[in-house]
Amino acid sequence: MTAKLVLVGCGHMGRAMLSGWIGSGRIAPTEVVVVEPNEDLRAKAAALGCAAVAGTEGLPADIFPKIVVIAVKPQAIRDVLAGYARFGNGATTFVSIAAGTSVATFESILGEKTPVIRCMPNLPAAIGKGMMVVFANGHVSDKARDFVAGLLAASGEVASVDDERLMDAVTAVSGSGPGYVFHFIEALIAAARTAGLPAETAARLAVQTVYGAATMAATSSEEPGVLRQQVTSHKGTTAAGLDVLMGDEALTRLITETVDAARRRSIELGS
Ligand SMILES: NC(=O)C1=CN([C@@H]2O[C@H](COP(=O)(O)OP(=O)(O)OC[C@H]3O[C@@H](n4cnc5c(N)ncnc54)[C@H](O)[C@@H]3O)[C@@H](O)[C@H]2O)C=CC1
Ligand SMILES: O=C(O)[C@@H]1CCC=N1
Repeated sequence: MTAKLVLVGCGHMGRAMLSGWIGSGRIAPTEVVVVEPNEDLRAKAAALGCAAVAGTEGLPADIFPKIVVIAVKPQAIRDVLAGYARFGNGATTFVSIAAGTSVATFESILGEKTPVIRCMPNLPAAIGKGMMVVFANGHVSDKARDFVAGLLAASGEVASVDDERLMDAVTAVSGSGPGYVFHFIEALIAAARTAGLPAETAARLAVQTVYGAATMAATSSEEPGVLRQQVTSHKGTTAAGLDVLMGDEALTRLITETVDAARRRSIELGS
């Protein structure tokens, strides 16, 4: 069977990436088989034009995929992987987006010569604005690495690390990061409401402000600290607000604790 790619798990992140790959034309839907036990999610994969099956028993007996993408929860990985051991130690490259789960875990279940790429994406991949960070073991061929990098580029920016241990920090910063930013938006909306703005206006102002500031930080040649200073008039309103946020490094300390808690959880999930 000619399927190039098997996607195992078509939940939030799996689907976000799949729609980018197909939308960009980097892979044809007919080259993808999705394995997903949830019927509604299988229907969404089918709507993208992909074959969708409920479990490994639904895969064609003669399938020999180039890539198997594992997009299930880390807690399920060990059980799920066993079903794909027949593709291990060979020409199939496994790509895992699971938090914490090490390359060694994949090698121990699939065979120590299995090509494995760990990738930490983030949810904005759904709109082509993701941040994907990869780490590959020594069995991944240049051809497979290039193919996967091309696919990932459809979902946003791609970076790599040479030291697998850094994947826990990556997970805590860019993997979980959209969650922190969404919460910041929630907090700004709540504060806007407290300050008297109607709900719709509060949401509009908060979202557009974060969008505009993030876009400016991404496109400007100035550091974020310089941009912050450009907003801050001497003895003005921003200075009064930042006195609260930056006093005693309040936000920096909170974010450092936040990232550290997420990094430690990533390590726990991998053990
Ligand atoms: N949600 C996010 O923002 C990010 C998630 N990740 C990683 O992506 C992975 C998936 O996370 P989400 O998409 O958020 O979870 P999710 O729960 O939305 O998706 C997981 C999917 O796996 C399916 N599944 C369960 N058992 C299966 C099996 N035996 N075979 C095939 N599919 C099976 C579930 O039905 C579900 O649809 C996790 O390992 C997570 O660490 C990584 C970066 C960001
Ligand atoms: O919360 C999680 O564990 C996953 C990994 C990074 C984002 N979501």
